[in-house]
Amino acid sequence: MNIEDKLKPLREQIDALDAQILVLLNRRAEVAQEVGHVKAETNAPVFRPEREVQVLRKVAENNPGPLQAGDVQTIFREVMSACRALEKRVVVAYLGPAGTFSEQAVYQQFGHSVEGMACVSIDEVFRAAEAGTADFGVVPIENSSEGVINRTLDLLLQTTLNISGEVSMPVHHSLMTKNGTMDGITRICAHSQALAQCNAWLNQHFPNIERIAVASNAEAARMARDDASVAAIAGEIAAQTYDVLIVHAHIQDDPHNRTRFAVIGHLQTNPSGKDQTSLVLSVQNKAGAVYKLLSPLSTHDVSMTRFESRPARTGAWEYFFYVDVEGHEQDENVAKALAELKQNAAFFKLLGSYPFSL
Ligand SMILES: O=C(O)C(=O)C[C@]1(C(=O)O)C=C[C@@H](O)C=C1
Repeated sequence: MNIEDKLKPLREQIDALDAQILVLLNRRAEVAQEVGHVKAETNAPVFRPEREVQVLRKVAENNPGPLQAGDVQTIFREVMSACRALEKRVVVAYLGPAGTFSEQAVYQQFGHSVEGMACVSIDEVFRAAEAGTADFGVVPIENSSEGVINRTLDLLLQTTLNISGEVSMPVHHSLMTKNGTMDGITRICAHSQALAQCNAWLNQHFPNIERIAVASNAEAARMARDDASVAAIAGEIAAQTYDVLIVHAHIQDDPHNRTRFAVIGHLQTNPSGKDQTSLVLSVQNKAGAVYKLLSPLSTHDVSMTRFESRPARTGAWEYFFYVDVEGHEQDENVAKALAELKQNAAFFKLLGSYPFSL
């Protein structure tokens, strides 16, 4: 038997299964449309991050294989995204231009059936979500190699928005050029953070090529497309968006480099069963004050997962503390701890409770 004869019956099986999957997908979509009608009656929110994360956790748990759990989640994320778009196409603002890791984070959270709105700055993302031009915003909050994104932390302090979700994403940088080689390259362009994250690799491989910091990695990829003497450092999505070729993939010094993004919006996310809560606090500048301030967490058995301080810029050595704790503000122990924290603190702002990133 030749190969085509062997493949034929197997492909017929795949065709029959695809036909069944198609019917089931559309049945699911019809139910989602009904959900949409129910929600429309009371103007209830269409995007429900806690429900989506529960669906994704369940498919990973129930997955019999041989498909990988992560791949099954990717497929179901897109299925939910398409179903959600039948209810309403959600608009999400992000730090542009197209091709940045922020855009990738939007798709990781919302799937591809979403309308991305590229903004010129983090401030603009907050404004779009506050004004309702976008339903949500996605902003970088922290990078595992470079630390926190100060502008995001400052804006979280002032905004009326909540953190409705988070996305934690591996950040892999690639070196890319117009024709896929380093011949004739005189400049390597990237955002300053990307240059910093690839510093040792660049020193080893291209110590003599000038490095230039530009507004974003996507901007660098666009420059590489238009100028054969420029190489860019950016993510793979930028290479696709700007039609340039990858010369070296995964050149970041830390192979575990990750960025955490916050999903900001007017939505207060319900408990999903595995959540965290973010808040900002400050205390009077006195010995032992921070220790005392945080004591309600241990009293009520609430684990702190993150503690970050930022100068309050009053000139008096005062600080804002950005604290993440495990649990949802509606959980009894978390609610009690938060109430006591609020009493002790000179400043207290709840940023939101939301599911841990998958
Ligand atoms: O369960 C809902 O509330 C739905 O709208 C359905 C659905 C889904 O496709 O499963 C779609 C959008 C929501 O964000 C959550 C889930």
